[in-house]
Amino acid sequence: MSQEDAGALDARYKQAAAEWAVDGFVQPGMVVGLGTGSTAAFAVQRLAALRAQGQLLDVVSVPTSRATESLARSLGVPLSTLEEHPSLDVTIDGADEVSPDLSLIKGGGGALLREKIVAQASQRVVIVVDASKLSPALGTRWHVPVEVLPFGWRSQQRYLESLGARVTVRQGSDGAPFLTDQGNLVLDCAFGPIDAPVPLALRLGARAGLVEHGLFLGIATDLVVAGPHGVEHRER
Ligand SMILES: O=C(CO)[C@H](O)[C@H](O)COP(=O)(O)O
Repeated sequence: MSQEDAGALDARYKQAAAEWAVDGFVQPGMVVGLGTGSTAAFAVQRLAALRAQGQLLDVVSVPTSRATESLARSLGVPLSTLEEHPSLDVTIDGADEVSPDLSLIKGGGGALLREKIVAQASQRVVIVVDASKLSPALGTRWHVPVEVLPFGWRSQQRYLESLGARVTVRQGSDGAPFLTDQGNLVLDCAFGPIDAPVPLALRLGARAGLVEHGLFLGIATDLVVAGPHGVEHRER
């Protein structure tokens, strides 16, 4: 199969997972967190399509990034904020890597901070992925994105290297350093397979200047994964 065909197939699986999650988890009157990335975008499109059919008209959504906010707005999906709705019913978001216990690496789109804030405010966190995102151990197929303040970022790079990471400063499409919605840098940290994610997360969380990391442990409640064998739902 050509790379192009494989990409189109992955997109079909992403769409199937996202639509299954919206249909299965979003009920009238709910407040819904909208994730970031190409899979989460299919969920936003599904919400818009259901609205066009006169369904879920009283659902309001909280976006996890400016990109998702502008997509939702362009499709007429009503938006709100965490200030107005500090507790959400459900969030539907993608992930870069998912381990068997539903631990995640997120932040491929650089939205990890808002994604984690919105997820932690949600009663249910439904992760939608194509089957290529499944992995035996976090770090096997993806790096851990770490959002850092520009102030003193090189000392964060040293710190991350001292924890065993190969660190790359994320670049934007223009070749300049990528900046998050908060104006921070992202350091992509290749650790290789991570035997003990919890101690690593604690060390990352304890460091001043390190704003957030892409290890999402104990946060996902549900996984919807689509692949050649159809759509599967797992609960943690
Ligand atoms: O964490 C994310 C953005 O910060 C995304 O959910 C993750 O990168 C998956 O993206 P995609 O659905 O495009 O594969």
